[in-house]
Amino acid sequence: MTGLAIAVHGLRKSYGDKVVLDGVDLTVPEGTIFSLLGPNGAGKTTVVKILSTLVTADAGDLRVGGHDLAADPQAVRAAIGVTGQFSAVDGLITGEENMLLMADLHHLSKREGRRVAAELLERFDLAEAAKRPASTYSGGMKRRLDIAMTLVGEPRIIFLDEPTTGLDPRSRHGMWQIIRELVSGGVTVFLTTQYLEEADELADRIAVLHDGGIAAEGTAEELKQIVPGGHVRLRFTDPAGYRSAASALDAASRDDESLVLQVPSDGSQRELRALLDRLDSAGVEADGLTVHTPDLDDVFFALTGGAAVPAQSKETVR
Ligand SMILES: Nc1ncnc2c1ncn2[C@@H]1O[C@H](COP(=O)(O)OP(=O)(O)OP(=O)(O)O)[C@@H](O)[C@H]1O
Repeated sequence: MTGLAIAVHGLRKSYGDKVVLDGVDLTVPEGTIFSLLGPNGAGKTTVVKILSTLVTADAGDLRVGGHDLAADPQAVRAAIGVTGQFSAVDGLITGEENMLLMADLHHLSKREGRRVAAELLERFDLAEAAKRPASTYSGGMKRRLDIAMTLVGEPRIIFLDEPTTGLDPRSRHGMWQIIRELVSGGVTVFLTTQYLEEADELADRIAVLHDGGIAAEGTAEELKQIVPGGHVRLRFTDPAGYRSAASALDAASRDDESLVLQVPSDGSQRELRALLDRLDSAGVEADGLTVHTPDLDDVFFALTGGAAVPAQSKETVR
């Protein structure tokens, strides 16, 4: 391998007249979590389907697990696992039977299959429910079973297409924990998600897919720096101190009633120090200081022109 689990260059895909992917480039280093974000219909699932060999690309130099996708799809298939919107779980049979079926598909011996199934069911907290039909499982349990089934084949790269959509917050956090554990074991995770918070929480790098291409790519922190809107809020209780600070910080927007000043800032140590130095020179001390940085929602809206995105709105306060 090259150190890159996934390398995509010039990926194109159209359905009829509709161009979905118009020259997508992305690389994912081994052992990292990469998250692909985009508004509904941007083509995230199409990227996952192409990279997992379910759909063929129209063009592009695509390598997954070091294998050329066009020349050796079999080798790609052997290196990857896919879970998500198209779950492999069969509701009519038990969790354990689903696991054993997977072990059969991977040509494990009966004994080895039982061992691996028991181990994974235990690891994903499904041992107690193992003898029950999967149709009786909660949404979170089904997702866990789905991932456990994927792991039977010991994939080095896992595609998770919206793994937590529809899960309650507790199950979502449980899934995040599972994803982190996978990566600490050396697996590479390619994640699509509708939840910007999820990408922020998990991903080493994030790419925003828009209008057929990657509109921006970077760490969550890097992406947040592309959009304006970061500021420092200073709260005062003493009106005289408030007025001195307001005149010392000329760029501040002011709320004279609640004695709050707002100063544009990227939240960096350098800018904060400069701000505090100016307050010191003016001989005033704020009673409260909070740094507000743009969150991924702001980034998303800025990059995709306000396209509809079902993200939770949340203010990042440090
Ligand atoms: N088999 C197909 N035939 C025709 N059009 C398709 C097909 N599959 C996807 N599309 C279209 O391609 C576009 C991208 O779809 P895709 O499912 O990849 O988007 P997505 O970003 O995953 O969206 P979502 O967040 O809603 O799941 C959509 O406009 C969709 O209608």
